[in-house]
Amino acid sequence: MNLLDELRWRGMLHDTMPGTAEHLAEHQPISGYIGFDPTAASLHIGNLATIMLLVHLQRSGHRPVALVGGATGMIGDPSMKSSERNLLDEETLRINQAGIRAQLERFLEFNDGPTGAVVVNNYDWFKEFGFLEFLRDVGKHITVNYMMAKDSVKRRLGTPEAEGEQRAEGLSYTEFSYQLLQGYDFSHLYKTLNCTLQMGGSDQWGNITTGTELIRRLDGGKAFALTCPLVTKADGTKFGKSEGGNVWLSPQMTSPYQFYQFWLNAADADASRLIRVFTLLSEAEILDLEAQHAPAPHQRILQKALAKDVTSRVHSAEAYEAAVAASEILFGKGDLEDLQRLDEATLLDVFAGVPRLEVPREQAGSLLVADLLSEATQYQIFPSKSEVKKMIQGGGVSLNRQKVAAADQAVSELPLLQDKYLVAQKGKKNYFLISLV
Ligand SMILES: N[C@@H](Cc1ccc(O)cc1)C(=O)O
Repeated sequence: MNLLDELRWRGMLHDTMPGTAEHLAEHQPISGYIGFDPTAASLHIGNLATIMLLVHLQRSGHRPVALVGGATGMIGDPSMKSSERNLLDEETLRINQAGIRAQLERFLEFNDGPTGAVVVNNYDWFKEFGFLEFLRDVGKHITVNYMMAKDSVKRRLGTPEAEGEQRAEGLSYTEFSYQLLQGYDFSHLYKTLNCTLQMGGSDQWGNITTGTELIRRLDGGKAFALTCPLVTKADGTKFGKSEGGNVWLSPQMTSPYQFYQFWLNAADADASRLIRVFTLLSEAEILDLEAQHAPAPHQRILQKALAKDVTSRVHSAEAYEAAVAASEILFGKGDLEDLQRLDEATLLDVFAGVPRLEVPREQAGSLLVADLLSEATQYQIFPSKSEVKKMIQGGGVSLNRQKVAAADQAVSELPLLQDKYLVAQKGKKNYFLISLV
């Protein structure tokens, strides 16, 4: 299937520049690029939607070029942002760009053929570009009037006399110049890699068209553009955030377990759109899943397929299996060994919603199980020490998934998780996490 048709049925096509479809059809392969600024150490799932554009470009027989914005990241894109951002220091930028480059490489295929992916960094061509040279060779071709007319900067320019929401924050000369840098990138890639297409989220349209304009003026060439819609949620809240903030692609910043849970918890109203954008499942496969999902939404068939596909691709098949196993622990599955397999971050994620009790290590060492558990009265899980004893005798208490046999067992004899934690369970569903501090 050609790229535009593929993107269209997936709901991933927002805007295309006239002539883009013909250009893609006539020239096989073309090179198309998307830029990613190193504003954080990792990309997040908002970026994943645009990464998928590159993946589809490659699958439809073209060459994907991923650009790491080592230079543009030093400036900060004002597109659709309501306020001026702080500059990142160079050390942070260099760390971030290495991380992002490695992530981008995971999603694309590299080979010597005509569709093999390319990764570039715009710092490489900007680092030696002098200011005067830039003003004379690039800035001279674009009017301020043209730059100010972009939706992406308009809201920051606003009218200074306006009040409240309408009041413009203003825009530094630095951020205002951003579109020229991105525009120049496109013209540079046009010249050096014969790159004739730039893609991105719909907020990038203004910057992309500055590029096609520069290509026309500087190189007398013609280049094309396509954007995808920003992913939204049916309930109007921002897509891509969980309680802990952004959902990152780095397993150090968002554990594969949390990542998996994020997709699993997608609303029914969003799942159909998300599975089209974030997985490579075919239309027939998705329609089939939807048909299974509709009569039994509580089984979350769509969400499970979505979570499986995305977690396996972003992390790995093993990470996906581990996330499923961890998810089942709260539903009563798994034994001591399964608990021991969880790394500390995942253990804390799994039991994130569970009451937490901190007990000084020296004190715990001399306690009996019944004493330790009666410490938990503040959570009113065990109303009294005698209640603890009674429940233990009835076989209703377990620690780290092992039934507590006797109330006078010494805490020091219990196996700790990560040398620090005990998962206590009263009956089937009441958990709490004891950590020795
Ligand atoms: N401006 C883009 C990133 C980008 C940077 C340089 C480019 O040449 C292209 C795109 C963004 O913020 O998402």
